[in-house]
Amino acid sequence: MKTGIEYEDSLRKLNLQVFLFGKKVANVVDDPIIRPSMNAVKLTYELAEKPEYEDLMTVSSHLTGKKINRFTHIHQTTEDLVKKTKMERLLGAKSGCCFQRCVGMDALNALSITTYNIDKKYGSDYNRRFLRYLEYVQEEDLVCDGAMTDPKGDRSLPPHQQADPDLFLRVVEEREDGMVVRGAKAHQTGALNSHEIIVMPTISMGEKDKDYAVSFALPSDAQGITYIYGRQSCDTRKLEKGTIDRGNQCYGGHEALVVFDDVFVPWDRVFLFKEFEFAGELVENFASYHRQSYACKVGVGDVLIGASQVAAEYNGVHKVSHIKDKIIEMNHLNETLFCGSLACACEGSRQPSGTYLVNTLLANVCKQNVTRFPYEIARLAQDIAGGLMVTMPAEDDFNSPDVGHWLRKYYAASSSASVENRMRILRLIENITLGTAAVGYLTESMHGAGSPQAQRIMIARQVNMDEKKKTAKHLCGIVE
Ligand SMILES: Cc1cc2nc3c(=O)[nH]c(=O)nc-3n(C[C@H](O)[C@H](O)[C@H](O)COP(=O)(O)OP(=O)(O)OC[C@H]3O[C@@H](n4cnc5c(N)ncnc54)[C@H](O)[C@@H]3O)c2cc1C
Repeated sequence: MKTGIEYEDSLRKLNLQVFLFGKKVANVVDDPIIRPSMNAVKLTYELAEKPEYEDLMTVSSHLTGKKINRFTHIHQTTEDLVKKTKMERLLGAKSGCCFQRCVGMDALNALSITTYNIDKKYGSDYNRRFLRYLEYVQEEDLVCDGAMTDPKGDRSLPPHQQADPDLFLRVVEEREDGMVVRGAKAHQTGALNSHEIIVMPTISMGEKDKDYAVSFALPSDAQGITYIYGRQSCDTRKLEKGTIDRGNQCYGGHEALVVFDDVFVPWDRVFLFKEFEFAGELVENFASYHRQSYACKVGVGDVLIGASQVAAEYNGVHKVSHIKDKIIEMNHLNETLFCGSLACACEGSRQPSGTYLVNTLLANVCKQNVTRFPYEIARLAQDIAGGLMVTMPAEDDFNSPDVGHWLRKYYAASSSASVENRMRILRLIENITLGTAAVGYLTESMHGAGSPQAQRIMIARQVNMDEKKKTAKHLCGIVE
């Protein structure tokens, strides 16, 4: 296993082609806009080094028996799935943002199931290839980007009918030693902090789309891959001299558009090649694991609830009944999210490959709640915080010899709090509900792992409606 420092050093050896604000980034690891997101991924290594988190953060590999980071593990029991949920909450709470490493873990687990199932049907070699790749990921303790979402163009059209055929990533050339792919993957979480990029199709596909039914893994700095960094609200505060206005001192998340400009993939890294009927299975299994992974938002919710309580105390309103009730409601919503992630883990089941998959109905219910509850928790946090959270002057004004004394005079609240601490806690609430971390806490809750409608379709498909009707008819004496 790598230490946090070794992880950081390993990123320095990558030769990533990254663009930010229209310019190529020379030093990705130390760029002040990008750096906080690296710090958050680094936490997944640092916590694994600590004895108190060993049980959650590490596990024995089912391939080699060696101790590995849980983010590279294939779940062997429902207990593994439960520990995954708890690990994600822990990391959400420690970072207060998206720590980016779950998406690769979810891709690895989904591929462990689907490669096995394809081989069963076709007698192919995908699962052996995949397990060899997995062993490499575990041995080197790598971060993988799970790249599913294509740009998708006109959403009403399947891949092969798009005006530009590259709007879904596809195979453009087949060679003896491998294939060449072209296209892009959008919104890629943690892409610049990843050693590997694991590509999967984004939707179920028919025969006419078989050139798009492809899954593979590449080193993140493979020839022909370009990253274009996604902006976040308030991101340039990270370039400012002070640290208070950032809200979160150390951590953040990031997404990027990843362009594949005729990139070569050797066959031993290809895990799905035109078996279009397995695209849907891979998407659904990945999505289910990833919908469980939104336990991370419970951890960020813990931070936001804590911050709201502190803000209430600083304002002197923490004993007021409606504030106490709002804090209870925030906790109720947050723990309900935790229940959903735990429930789909506890109800997981063994797949033919031996991998444990979450209960997919409950994983979809979990994620559907995630598309709503963080917004309500954020609304209540803003209610409790008061308007100062969005009208507060800059840190430089508080330090100004001309006006700083006015701000310290007029922004004083309860005697238990200094004005500076009041600023800090309000900036943290701003960061999570409106600033850089709101990307992860709110919009990612909405669209990450699929927009709300995607879960509703899965819920409708998976509930046993016949059984429900039968039960109702039986109770009221309907005999047909
Ligand atoms: C912060 C963040 C992080 C992310 N991280 C990753 C990642 O690491 N890896 C990854 O692969 N993806 C990632 N995603 C992508 C995520 O899975 C997609 O955002 C999601 O699947 C929705 O796709 P879209 O953004 O293209 O939305 P759109 O497809 O533009 O959807 C917008 C709306 O249109 C509706 N809609 C779209 N198509 C149809 C249709 N055919 N019929 C009916 N309604 C439709 C949707 O339901 C939604 O309401 C991330 C997204 C975000 C916001």
